[in-house]
Amino acid sequence: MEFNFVSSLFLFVTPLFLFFMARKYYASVKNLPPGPRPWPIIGNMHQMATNPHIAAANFAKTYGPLISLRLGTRLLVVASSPEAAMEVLKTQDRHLSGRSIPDALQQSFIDYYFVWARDCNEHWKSCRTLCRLELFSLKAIEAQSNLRNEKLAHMLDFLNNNQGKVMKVEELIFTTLINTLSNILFSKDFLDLNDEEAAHRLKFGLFKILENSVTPNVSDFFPIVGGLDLQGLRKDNLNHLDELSSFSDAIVKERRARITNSKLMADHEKDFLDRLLENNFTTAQINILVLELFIAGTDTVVTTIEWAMSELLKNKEKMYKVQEELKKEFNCNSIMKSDLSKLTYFNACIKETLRLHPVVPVLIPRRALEACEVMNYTIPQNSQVWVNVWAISHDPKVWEDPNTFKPERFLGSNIDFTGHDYEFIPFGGGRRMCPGLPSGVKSLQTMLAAFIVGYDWALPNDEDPSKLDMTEKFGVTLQREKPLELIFSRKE
Ligand code: HEM
Repeated sequence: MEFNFVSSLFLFVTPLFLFFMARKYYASVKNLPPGPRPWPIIGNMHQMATNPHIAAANFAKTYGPLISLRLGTRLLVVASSPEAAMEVLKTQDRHLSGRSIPDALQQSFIDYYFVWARDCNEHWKSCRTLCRLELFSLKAIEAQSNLRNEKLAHMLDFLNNNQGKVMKVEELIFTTLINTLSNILFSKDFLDLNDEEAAHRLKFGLFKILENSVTPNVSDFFPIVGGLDLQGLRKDNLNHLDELSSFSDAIVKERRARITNSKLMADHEKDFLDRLLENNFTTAQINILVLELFIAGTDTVVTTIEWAMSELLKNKEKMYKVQEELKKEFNCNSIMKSDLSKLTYFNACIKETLRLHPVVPVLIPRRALEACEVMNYTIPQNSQVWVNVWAISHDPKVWEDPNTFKPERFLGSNIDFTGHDYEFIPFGGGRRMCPGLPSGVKSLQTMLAAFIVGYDWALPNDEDPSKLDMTEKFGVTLQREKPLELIFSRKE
């Protein structure tokens, strides 16, 4: 009883003390970006609760394109215009290239190895270089094409055998992407389209790690109580990490033993795991990198395809146009062997989906490694920085009629998502830009084209597509609140 009283007092007094210390500190920093007045202790946390990307976009309307907010003792700076994004991602890229590792991921050595959660250290550099060469270069993507086609063909066979049934689109795509990736990495299928249970378990584990990492966490807002893990997020993540790592652990052990016992392999026989072992990656480093590629490379693509299909269902005339364009060029089999990047309307639909539903709505938060100036305001060291891609994409000053799905806006326009057009940055920009862009775009193109060319889609219970619920759910990725379910029937 006495302990409870003392600890409750401690938990109340400490944040209060830290809040006033932080307030004193930030008051001494001249020239912070403007923003709404923070409340004692919680700062602006209550105003950012469910949809922080929308809350921050609304504040930008009052305070301008660069705002500052207080989350407990932390300062959050949000850039919400193309100009502000350019200053963060280009002009101050070096100073603002750190990451704030969420408390839920801070466990012993594991946090050190996460690529997206770490500052640009030597391990980050070697991972990105190896991934670029072995996974995402033009040569690598070309070399993966047979494998991608094979996994896509499995998915289409599965669809053909399940015509008329209600299918969860996300599970179909997730299993196909995981198997594509697991074959590129390990030359092995991880999942079976017929085993929903296994897919569900893996997906749940991966998404739970992500979800725990972005759940508002007292330990992040008041790092001094971080060690207590009051919400149990760190512990929960450790359990998921252990379970998921055991998956690749066994494969890595087996491969090490095989390499020691057998003759040298030819270069073309090697997969990504062989390359990692050649580069002296430890088993722990491999487990984490694989996990990270699974997390980053599935959720983003699944979510974008779901949004693209939802928009095409809702917009019949756009669907008709894209079907006509694809029909002229391909049938279902030739899609796999074709260069889909020359299809202007189809690619405009993909771009428009990424604009209207930017899958990583505030990019992955950055951290100021040093104090610097953005738009003539001071960003203190260790501030967290968001680039609100969602706000830029929905700003009528930047995009005409921004809330409408209009692929036509990209026709005859040079605007692209390569990180140089700051009004359209769904893959981010600067040194932390998404390294998986070529692979992600390839998957988006092939899967979406196969669905469009091969099948008619209907909603369950004869639901009217024009009334499809398009509510978004905020997280690291901006998903559909209700997963898309469809009935596919093969086109004649
Ligand atoms: C539709 C597909 C995808 C989208 C829209 C997307 C978007 C993003 C965004 C916005 C970031 C943060 C960039 C920043 O902070 O400036 C990111 C980071 C990252 N993405 Fe992607 N991504 C996609 C697919 C992929 C794929 C297929 C992979 C790998 C298989 C991947 C791996 C990564 C990694 C490792 C990072 C962390 C980079 C770092 O922090 O240095 N992504 N992605």
